[in-house]
Amino acid sequence: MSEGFKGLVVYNTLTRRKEEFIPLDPSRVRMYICGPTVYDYAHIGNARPVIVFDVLFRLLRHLYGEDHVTYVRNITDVDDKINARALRDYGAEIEAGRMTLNEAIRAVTERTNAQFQADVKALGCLEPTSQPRATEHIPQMLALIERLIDLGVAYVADNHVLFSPSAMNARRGPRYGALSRRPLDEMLAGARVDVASYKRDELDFVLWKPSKEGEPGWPSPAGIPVLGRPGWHIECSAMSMAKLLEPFGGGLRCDDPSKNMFDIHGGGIDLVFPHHENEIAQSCCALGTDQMARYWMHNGFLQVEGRKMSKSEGNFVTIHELLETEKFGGRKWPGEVLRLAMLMTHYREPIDFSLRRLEEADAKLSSWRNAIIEKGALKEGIRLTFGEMVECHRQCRGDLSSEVKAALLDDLNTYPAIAFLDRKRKSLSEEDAQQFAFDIAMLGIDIDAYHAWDRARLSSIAESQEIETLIKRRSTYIQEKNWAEADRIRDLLQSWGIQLKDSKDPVTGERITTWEVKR
Ligand SMILES: Nc1ncnc2c1ncn2[C@@H]1O[C@H](COP(=O)(O)OP(=O)(O)OP(=O)(O)O)[C@@H](O)[C@H]1O
Ligand SMILES: [Zn+2]
Repeated sequence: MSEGFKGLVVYNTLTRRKEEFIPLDPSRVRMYICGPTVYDYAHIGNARPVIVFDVLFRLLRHLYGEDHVTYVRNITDVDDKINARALRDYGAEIEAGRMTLNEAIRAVTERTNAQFQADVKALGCLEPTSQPRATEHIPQMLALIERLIDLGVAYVADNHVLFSPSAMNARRGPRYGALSRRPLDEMLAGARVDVASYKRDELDFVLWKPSKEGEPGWPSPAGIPVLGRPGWHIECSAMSMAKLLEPFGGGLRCDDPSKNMFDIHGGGIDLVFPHHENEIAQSCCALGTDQMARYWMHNGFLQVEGRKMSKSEGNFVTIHELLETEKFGGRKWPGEVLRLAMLMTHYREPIDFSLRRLEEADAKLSSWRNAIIEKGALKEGIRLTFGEMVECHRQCRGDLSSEVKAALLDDLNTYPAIAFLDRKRKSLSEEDAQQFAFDIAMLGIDIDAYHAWDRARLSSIAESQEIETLIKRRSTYIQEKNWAEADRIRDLLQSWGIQLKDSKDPVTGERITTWEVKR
């Protein structure tokens, strides 16, 4: 057995198989996840990869040690969508000469990034080891582009630099299309959307393009006489190189190609083609490797009524709206509930995002919290908080329970881990409580935070309409003889400490439901 193998098995999109995870260097496990393009609020679909790979980050830190895992998630802060947003939001200021376009772009990216960081923190995500920005890695992009031109796999046309997949395939080494395994005609159909006259071949993609007057621009490579800016794909090749290949090849040192790759590269399944395919093409050619990363992991879509949640479909709800407004389901949702709702399905499966799912997650968390409050561990007669229990277990060098560990090691199979925790809480004892807390913490769920949120909510809920709305929904279910749903709402309210009492109106014989706060 290899020194680095800790029992973790992951599904690799590259091979379409589950494989043992063996890091190239067990003292430095390296993971790169494509991060957000910061021009607008992130929606809850965008949160899925952030949460999924945060669980993986936590698990890797547990297996290899906190200081031995490097997790890079980039911030794309050069993009046409950002420019368009800056013009939309600050057009008047720019027109009046009070702001330059570049200042407006900076304002959009700063504001959006700050919101994104706050959102994902509320969802319980740890900060990655590093969050490089595209605008701070232009020299690395230029170095990669120059090298690709020298190698003959990229060319200059009409002040653009384009990468040529067919030139790549004419060389020895990896072939274009190996990750997505798409037939050529399908790739062409995708590429045809933006066929430009300067392309030699329809599949060629942009590495660098000229900037218009006033747009952000940097001195171009290959003697192109105008300012320009990078294409999206080259940004990730440059940032992963800068952050993960040091000290071997951060400066494009190709003397030992086997060192110019890293362990895990991930993102949503929609990134496989063209984004990840193009990243591989650029990085492998420039660095002289067969692989850019050993394991490619992709999460499935979060969907609404069978369709991918996306900005272009207009079927999205933002993380911010879920946390801070009553837009979805007439109430606010704590980050812990959103997170658990996401992890109740295996990361590669699609999720249908629904009110029902959030309520189910809320009821689960509430029952775990109640078990911890009632049966939690004691120290000198005083109940420990959730955080204290997790810390005690950690300090005693406690591991995960064998059930949760086995589930997570099997390609991050969170669903059976959650089912196990559900069974466990029913018979929780004081002795098990620290283990139980530690297992929950590995999913990135903070029961103390959830509890504080829930207490605050309970004190305001008594004045709100929400309970009445739920009681009305329950009455409708009772009329429809949908007992399962009616009971679910009763149990949900009970989990909040609200007791329902049914009686009959003595005159009309109609059912009357009243409620009181028990906890
Ligand atoms: N509905 C979804 N379910 C799961 N992951 C998603 C979903 N939508 C986007 N992602 C992922 O979120 C990350 C950020 O994606 P990206 O920056 O392309 O979002 P976007 O283009 O703003 O979103 P949209 O698809 O709504 O236009 C990527 O890893 C992408 O795969
Ligand atoms: Zn990327």
